[in-house]
Amino acid sequence: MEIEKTEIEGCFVVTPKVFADERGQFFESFHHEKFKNATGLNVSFVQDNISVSTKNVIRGLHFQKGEFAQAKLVQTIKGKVLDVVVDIRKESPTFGKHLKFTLTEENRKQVFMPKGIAHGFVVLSDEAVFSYKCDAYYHPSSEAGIFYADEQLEIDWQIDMNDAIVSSKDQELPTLKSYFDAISIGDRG
Ligand SMILES: Cc1cn([C@H]2C[C@H](O)[C@@H](COP(=O)(O)OP(=O)(O)O[C@H]3O[C@H](C)C(=O)[C@H](O)[C@H]3O)O2)c(=O)[nH]c1=O
Repeated sequence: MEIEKTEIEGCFVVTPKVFADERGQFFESFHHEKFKNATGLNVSFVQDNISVSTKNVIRGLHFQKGEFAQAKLVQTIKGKVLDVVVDIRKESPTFGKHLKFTLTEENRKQVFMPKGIAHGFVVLSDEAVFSYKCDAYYHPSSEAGIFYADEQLEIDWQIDMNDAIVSSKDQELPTLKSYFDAISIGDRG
């Protein structure tokens, strides 16, 4: 397993060792002790998710708020996706910064993101099976998100945006600025 730090604190690129032979491949998709030794993080995943999407689907940018915030380890089981993480931790020196990673069934690369990251991806292959481990349970009332086409984030999704397939829920998400403006108004009561 190779683990690389990224420009966003707490985000890592994980590359499992793939054992290929005449039958195909084997790789450890997660190993608690190796991950802890490489990152110093004692993660405890409680939920695995899988989504299946067709080409040009954009899912995100999602996160869960408060005590149900989720750290995630994401990977592409089949196909090719462009994975996007956005740092939404107000106190972070990289607040508002995004990183993009091409995750494919060929490179087997994974991304670990800590709590406080908005996550999304776009499918670049005809179909993608996407899997991720979460360290907190799905909690619908804690769900939140940022608009994928937020002009201030300047995310290049690497597709013709006229072809993007996005849920109505995601199309109505606030921009990063609107999201935090609403919070500060709420804080003033
Ligand atoms: C996330 C989730 C959803 N659901 C149900 C709720 C909906 O009826 C249905 C589809 O949910 P949603 O449209 O939110 O699925 P995605 O758009 O793929 O959401 C995910 O996409 C981005 C990329 C993420 O990183 C998040 O983990 C996750 O929000 O599955 C569940 O039952 N459990 C869950 O953990």
